[in-house]
Amino acid sequence: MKPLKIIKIGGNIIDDTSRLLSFLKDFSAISGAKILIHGGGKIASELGSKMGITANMHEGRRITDEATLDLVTMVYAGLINKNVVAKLQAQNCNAMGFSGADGNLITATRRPAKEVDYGLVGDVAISGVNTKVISGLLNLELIPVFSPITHDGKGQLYNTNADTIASVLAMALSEMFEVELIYCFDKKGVLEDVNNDDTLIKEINTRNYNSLKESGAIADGMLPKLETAFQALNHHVKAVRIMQAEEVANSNAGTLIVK
Ligand SMILES: Nc1ncnc2c1ncn2[C@@H]1O[C@H](COP(=O)(O)OP(=O)(O)O)[C@@H](O)[C@H]1O
Ligand SMILES: CC(=O)N[C@@H](CCC(=O)OP(=O)(O)O)C(=O)O
Repeated sequence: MKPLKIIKIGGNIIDDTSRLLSFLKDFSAISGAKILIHGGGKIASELGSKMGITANMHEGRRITDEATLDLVTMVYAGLINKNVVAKLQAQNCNAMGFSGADGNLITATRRPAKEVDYGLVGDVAISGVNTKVISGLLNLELIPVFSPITHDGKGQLYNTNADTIASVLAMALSEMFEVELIYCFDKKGVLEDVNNDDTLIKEINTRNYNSLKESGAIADGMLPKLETAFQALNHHVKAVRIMQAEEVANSNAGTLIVK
């Protein structure tokens, strides 16, 4: 099977112009088939607060009412997606930007309300990924760039965590490619002490994950990253790493996730 790199870039880097440009340059230089998924939670929260829309997060995911869905659709599928694509084009990387609705690439179902009602947040099953069209794009040597907006096929858009999109794309495309999933963000990787980059954990498995979660050492936006990383490993994804954006070209950087 052909190798495929699925790379996710988080909102803290997207919000920093020079770190974003340097990341996109390194991403463009990576050879072979690749897909980029971007977040943008930080920019959505900042722009929302200027518009009187307060961010409401629970365990790293945004509770999304109708006004918030309008906001994130504009910010993720519009502002950020188109800027990222333009900057990749400037690096001679033939990127094409998508939401899940475009080409019916990613369908989702509304996340069921349990202890928390997340509102207009979509969960994506492996069967919700249109692998036929995505592999067609890759065969044309296009570089798909996904924003974290999905749809239900009946006209409803959903906000979906970008880590979830990266992981479900990785799982679905593992039927056709040998997939490596890389989460790039602002820190060196998963840290024992979130405020100290010298405390990098080189390898994490479900056992040390559970104890780090219980102790509170892993929290907030790191929770969806690790949850979705383990799901990916359980569905034939070959390797998963969490690393600093600056190290995207280094295949041994950051934290390696193992079962
Ligand atoms: N143990 C940990 N190691 C590293 N980061 C952690 C940890 N626990 C919580 N975090 C937080 O998770 C954040 C990453 O999540 P998030 O902000 O959603 O990332 P991004 O949107 O950039 O992908 C880090 O910036 C950090 O504040
Ligand atoms: C449902 C949900 O949580 N959606 C995320 C989508 C953006 C995202 O994941 O951005 P980062 O990768 O920058 O965190 C949100 O609105 O924050």
